[in-house]
Amino acid sequence: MRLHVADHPLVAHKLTVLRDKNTPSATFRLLVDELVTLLAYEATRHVRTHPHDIETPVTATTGVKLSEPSPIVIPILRAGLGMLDGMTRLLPTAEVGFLGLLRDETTYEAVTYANRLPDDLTDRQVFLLDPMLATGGTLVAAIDYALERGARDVTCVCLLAAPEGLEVVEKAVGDRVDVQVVVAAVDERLNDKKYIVPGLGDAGDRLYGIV
Ligand SMILES: O=P(O)(O)OC[C@H]1O[C@H](OP(=O)(O)OP(=O)(O)O)[C@H](O)[C@@H]1O
Ligand SMILES: O=c1cc[nH]c(=O)[nH]1
Ligand SMILES: [Mg+2]
Repeated sequence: MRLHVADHPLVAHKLTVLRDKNTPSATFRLLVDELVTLLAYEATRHVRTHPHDIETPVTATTGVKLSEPSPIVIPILRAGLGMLDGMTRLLPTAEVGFLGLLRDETTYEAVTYANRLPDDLTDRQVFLLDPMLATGGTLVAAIDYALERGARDVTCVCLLAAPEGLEVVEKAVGDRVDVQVVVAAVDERLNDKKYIVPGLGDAGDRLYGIV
């Protein structure tokens, strides 16, 4: 597993407003969208392209185009949905798959309630979106869905990660494949309820309200 932590004053500033418990949902949604755009720049550094000939008003030249098969972006519902628009804005040719995973708050195991992924992800570059990487159980389950469909190039885009969760993902993935994790920050630890500290609380609730 390769870890990339965004190191940028704009990311740090937006993250601070996001963490603030007094930030309302509307602002929270806007900030998540903006942060994803900044993280997507790093996360897509290795997106596949091929040479493409064009003519400028001045001369013929060769640029690049995003390659086929197109990348697939997979938000992990609910909270990952808040990251989808920001990601597809930068990756306009991407297709979108959906995974609904809910962390059981007594066992901390991820429970799948929705799966709308293609059966075959061979040769596809996969981008998993979830703002919170806490125990890592949810992300490992999502990575497994991608790997069992043949994906070998998986990038996870998260806002906050706990060191404990990163270790779990690292152990689960091992040397099996090239998994990259791009995060805005690695926080201190998990608390006794397995929430990220200092964190930002429950990302899904802050985006969409308590259900
Ligand atoms: O690393 P883990 O310990 O597995 O926890 C992280 C998961 O918990 C949150 O989702 P939640 O289960 O609250 O669902 P929601 O997005 O619908 O709120 C978060 O968005 C991750 O998916
Ligand atoms: O801190 C946490 C941990 C799990 N899920 C969240 O939304 N936040
Ligand atoms: Mg939640």
